[in-house]
Amino acid sequence: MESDATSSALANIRFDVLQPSPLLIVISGPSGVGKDAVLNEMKARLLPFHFVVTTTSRKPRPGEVEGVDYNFVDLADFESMIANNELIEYALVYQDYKGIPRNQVTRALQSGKDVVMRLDVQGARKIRDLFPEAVLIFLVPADAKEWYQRLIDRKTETPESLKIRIETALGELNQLDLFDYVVVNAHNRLQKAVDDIEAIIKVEHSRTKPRKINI
Ligand SMILES: Nc1ncnc2c1ncn2[C@@H]1O[C@H](COP(=O)(O)OP(=O)(O)OP(=O)(O)O)[C@@H](O)[C@H]1O
Ligand SMILES: Nc1nc2c(ncn2[C@@H]2O[C@H](COP(=O)(O)O)[C@@H](O)[C@H]2O)c(=O)[nH]1
Repeated sequence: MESDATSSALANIRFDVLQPSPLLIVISGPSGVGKDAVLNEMKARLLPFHFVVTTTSRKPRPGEVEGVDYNFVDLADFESMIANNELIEYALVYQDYKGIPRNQVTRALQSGKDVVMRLDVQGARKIRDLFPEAVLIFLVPADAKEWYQRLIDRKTETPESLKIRIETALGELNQLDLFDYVVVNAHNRLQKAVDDIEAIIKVEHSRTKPRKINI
């Protein structure tokens, strides 16, 4: 039987510290490392996140689906989104514009959902500047040859665009310090990479000092 003092103490204990704050999670890494493959697997696992659909001025590749892979718009529409401050971050990536729609991120965070976005390294840096509390994850291949082969096998690049992506990757790999975590996406070990990302997110939700995103 509880005493009055115990009941009143119990009534005053607040466990709402366990209410998680939604996270802003960036998956970045060199072109071809597997960011989209990782995201697709996270979606297939029905993880309860909001996966940002980036807006781009790039033309769809065969098989890419509007509203799933990207929101495809023409250059004039993209420029008007920039002018109207509708994008949290945007950049010219391999000669096409890509950007993160502000309203998507705001709505998802307000509803309490973690937000996951994939960005190149310049985009990850911008997000770090804007939201120091974002969780930045850098995806790397297990070795360089395997990564190069993935880009070739994907058959999306011309020799010129392949060269640009490789040169860009060399610069990106020097910026590891920007990131909170590194995850290896080894050949045919996609599940392991996604397990690691899930584990990171779980740990982030167990912080005694939760990251708070002010948007
Ligand atoms: N762990 C893995 N094992 C084998 N193949 C993989 C693995 N991860 C990704 N791939 C394949 O490698 C290719 C590149 O992956 P993906 O398109 O996801 O890279 P990305 O980082 O999103 O590239 P980009 O930045 O150019 O959009 C794809 O054909 C994908 O299916
Ligand atoms: N800075 C940003 N980079 C983005 C964004 N959305 C995607 N990306 C990155 O672009 C490259 C190329 O993508 P591809 O589909 O044309 O191969 C890749 O590294 C993406 O991560 C964004 O909104 N901002």
